[in-house]
Amino acid sequence: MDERGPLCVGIDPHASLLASWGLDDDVAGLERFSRTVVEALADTVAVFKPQAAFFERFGSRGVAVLERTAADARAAGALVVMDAKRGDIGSTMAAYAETFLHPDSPLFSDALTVSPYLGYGSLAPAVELARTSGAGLFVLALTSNPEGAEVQRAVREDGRTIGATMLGHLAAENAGESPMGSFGAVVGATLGDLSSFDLDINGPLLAPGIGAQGATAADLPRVFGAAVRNVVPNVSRGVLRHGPDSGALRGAAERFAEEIRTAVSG
Ligand SMILES: O=c1ccn([C@@H]2O[C@H](COP(=O)(O)O)[C@@H](O)[C@H]2O)c(=O)[nH]1
Repeated sequence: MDERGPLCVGIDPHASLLASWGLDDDVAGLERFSRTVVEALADTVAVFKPQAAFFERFGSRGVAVLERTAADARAAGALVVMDAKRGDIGSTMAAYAETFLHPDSPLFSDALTVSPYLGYGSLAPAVELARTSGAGLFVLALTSNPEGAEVQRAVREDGRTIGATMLGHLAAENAGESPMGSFGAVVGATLGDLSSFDLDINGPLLAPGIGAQGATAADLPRVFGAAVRNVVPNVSRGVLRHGPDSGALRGAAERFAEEIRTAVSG
């Protein structure tokens, strides 16, 4: 992030994007789409976030494309956050962790998105393996969609919201780490003023919602306050809609990166 800026470009091969790129909605189209994004941007953006759902819908051959996409992006020097949003009881969570966080796995990624809504403690196997592998997690804390509030803003008996509780768990995981720990939170850029939450978790804040969901880079300081320095803003469709031309993809990513730089430094 220091070298390249914090922009995270999502690799979300929606059927509608494949169509607008002139590609078929099949495995060959998926492969061409993903390869084009990685080749166009892997030397400039800090982070890619492949959305596993769009690969899994093609079955095992789609997952094979996902493996190659993650490996190619990492080989080109970018970080990969696998957006698979896994979460289950601890014993099953251990298998998900092996899949995405074990360095020998074909789907190894620098970080994985996980859902804590079976209880934060159920994520323990993933926390443990991430620590061993030098990888990270992004835990869904305050998601960008309006429906998320029903769960994440629910208030516990002790008066804390569920979202704030998750942020508290992450701050504890990252305590004492410098420059920051590897246990991040997903916090939507769409959420407006979040000053009632303590976002100072000493870890990265993955912020989806810029572009297609209506948030802008200029919103970041208002949403995140002083924690804006740890934000990894994600843009997926806002960049991808400019393809398939590589120059246009690069131009779109550069514009978002510049807007983010201006917003964060201003
Ligand atoms: O709270 C969340 C968590 C994850 N996402 C994911 O991020 C991208 C956003 O795509 P855009 O095209 O930029 O809207 C997508 O993969 C979501 O599944 C999120 O939007 N909000």
